Amino acid sequence: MKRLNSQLQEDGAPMELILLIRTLLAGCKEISFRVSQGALAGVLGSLLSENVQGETQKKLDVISNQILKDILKESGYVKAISSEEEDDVVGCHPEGKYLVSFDPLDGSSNTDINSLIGTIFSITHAPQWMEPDDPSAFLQPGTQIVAAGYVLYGPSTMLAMSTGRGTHLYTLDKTHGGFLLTKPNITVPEQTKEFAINSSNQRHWEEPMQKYVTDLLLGDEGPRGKNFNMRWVGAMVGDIHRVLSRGGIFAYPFDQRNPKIPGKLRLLYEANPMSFLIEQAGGAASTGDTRILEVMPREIHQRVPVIMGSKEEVETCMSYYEK
Ligand SMILES: O=P(O)(O)OC[C@H]1O[C@](O)(COP(=O)(O)O)[C@@H](O)[C@@H]1O
Ligand SMILES: [Mg+2]
Ligand SMILES: [Mg+2]
Repeated sequence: MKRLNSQLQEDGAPMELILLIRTLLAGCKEISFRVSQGALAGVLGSLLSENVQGETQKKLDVISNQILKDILKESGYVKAISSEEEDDVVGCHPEGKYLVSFDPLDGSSNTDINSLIGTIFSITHAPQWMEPDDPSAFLQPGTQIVAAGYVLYGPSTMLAMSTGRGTHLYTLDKTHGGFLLTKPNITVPEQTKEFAINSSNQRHWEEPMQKYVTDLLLGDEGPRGKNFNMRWVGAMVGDIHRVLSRGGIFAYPFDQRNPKIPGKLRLLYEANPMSFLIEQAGGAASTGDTRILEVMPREIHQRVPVIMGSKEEVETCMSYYEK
């Protein structure tokens, strides 16, 4: 089976980017081990602290964040980091060529129930002009991403990654420690019968989303003329892995509870990297009124509504917004 390195070289990734990705994945392998130790290592449960998002931090959120920060800082490839768990940008190496944004542990509410969690990351070029701790350098649209992916800490530890030449799935060979290519050039089926949304928020959605989901639930007795299935993992990384693997539509839409926070998911750490992977696999990713990868970030912790997955199903969902 092909090793990660050779696929990255085949896809034309420059050597320094390959070395950065290998460094980042070494951090993810350490996270995978800590996660698998669970209660044995006393890493479960919450801390008293809150992150900049106003969310109570899990011990594993902070541990994962520290592992990635340390390994990337000392690599020399990274000029600065932005993290879901860091209030501000973390300056690294003044000569670093890349910026890395990450959600160190996605699916935090799953950590204490031994359910799917993962790490999501995206990499862009570091502008020459930037000072290492200058947040404005991160305010680039997702179209500027040079590499993005996630590591899913599940029954097997899997990596989904793209450097702009298709989305490939790799499986961690825990006997030798390498990520081996197990599904090259994955494609998201254009149609689907499966949707993922947290329906408990239904009363807070905008009317087009309420109508779209109502019609999904009506199945073959309604205007869609076919039955649908529903899944909700509680971790974006798990839901998107399913969508990449067999199709589907995933949505965390605009929520009227707090118009200042247009959605729960973060543009830099979740929406952009996942949109990059989905689009590279032939899917679509929208905020409900614009392509996610074209959103110009205003600040590093910006949140956006997210609707992504099977191209035709996303288009059908968008058609409800145009009515
Ligand atoms: O608990 P809810 O409201 O269903 O939200 C689940 C969503 O929240 C998240 O867990 C947010 O990510 P974090 O766990 O990294 O904060 C997503 O992974 C997931 O899709
Ligand atoms: Mg997350
Ligand atoms: Mg997180």
